[in-house]
Amino acid sequence: MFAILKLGGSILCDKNVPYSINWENLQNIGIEIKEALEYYRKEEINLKLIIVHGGGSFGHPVAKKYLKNGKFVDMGKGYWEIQKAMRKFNNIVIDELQNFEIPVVSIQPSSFITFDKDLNLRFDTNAIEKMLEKDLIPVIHGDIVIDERENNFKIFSGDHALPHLSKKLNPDLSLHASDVDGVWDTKFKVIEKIDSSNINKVLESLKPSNKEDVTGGMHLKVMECYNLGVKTIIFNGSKKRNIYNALLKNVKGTSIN
Ligand SMILES: Nc1ncnc2c1ncn2[C@@H]1O[C@H](COP(=O)(O)OP(=O)(O)OP(=O)(O)O)[C@@H](O)[C@H]1O
Ligand SMILES: C=C(C)CCOP(=O)(O)O
Repeated sequence: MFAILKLGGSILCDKNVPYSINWENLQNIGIEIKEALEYYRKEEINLKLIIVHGGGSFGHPVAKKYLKNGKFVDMGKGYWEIQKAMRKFNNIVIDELQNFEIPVVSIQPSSFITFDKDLNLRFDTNAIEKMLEKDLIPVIHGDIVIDERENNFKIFSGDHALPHLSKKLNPDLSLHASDVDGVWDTKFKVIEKIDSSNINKVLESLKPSNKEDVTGGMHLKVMECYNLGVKTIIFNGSKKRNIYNALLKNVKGTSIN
């Protein structure tokens, strides 16, 4: 069994309170990932897992400081400041999951991932694939990266990472844990399935995140997965047992594709 699980920043933090951590959620996520690993071990099924997390209350406020009219400025200082914020956040997530004896290791995008001149990702996944072979659990996070167009920089979102890795590595499960039960329609009813038959209608309901957010909120999440043709489930990761149930292919939310 191979799963890629994004932990949205909105369940790990209060995105409106800089550098805040939602410790109750993070600890519960550790408990439930550990339980899922145990379940598969008892079933003699090897669960390979990649974890993605967003910028939460660390990356977004710092990135916002260096964004002027949609362009990054003063990046001689800003690149490191954003890296530093995300390293701090990633260290907290990794250390907490390690406390549950989950073999998580860190992947820092700002040191090797770029967007090329056509805004396609240059993202070598060899090291990640070799970590999976050694039963390690890579944890990759949203980060600042080089945009190869003229003097540019760009946020590499967890909402880029999840669909890109899913497209390339073809997991059994591509899961997005956010702080809502799924993607709402214009009447705030959860849409069960998003595909070519309803994507234009769905677009009407994709509003910006209601929290501090410099990437694309729900719009980026949905459209990256939809455009790459990646089958993903968006579910509420702040509801107890949902992380465990999702890893056992048993969670309700919005299916894309
Ligand atoms: N149609 C929609 N359905 C559901 N949520 C929506 C919709 N439109 C906007 N939202 C907002 O998007 C938010 C989830 O996006 P957000 O980017 O904040 O989550 P996240 O993935 O946890 O964060 P991050 O991207 O930092 O990891 C919801 O809390 C909600 O406020
Ligand atoms: C803001 C930064 C540095 C990362 C954003 O990642 P996301 O929260 O997954 O969109």
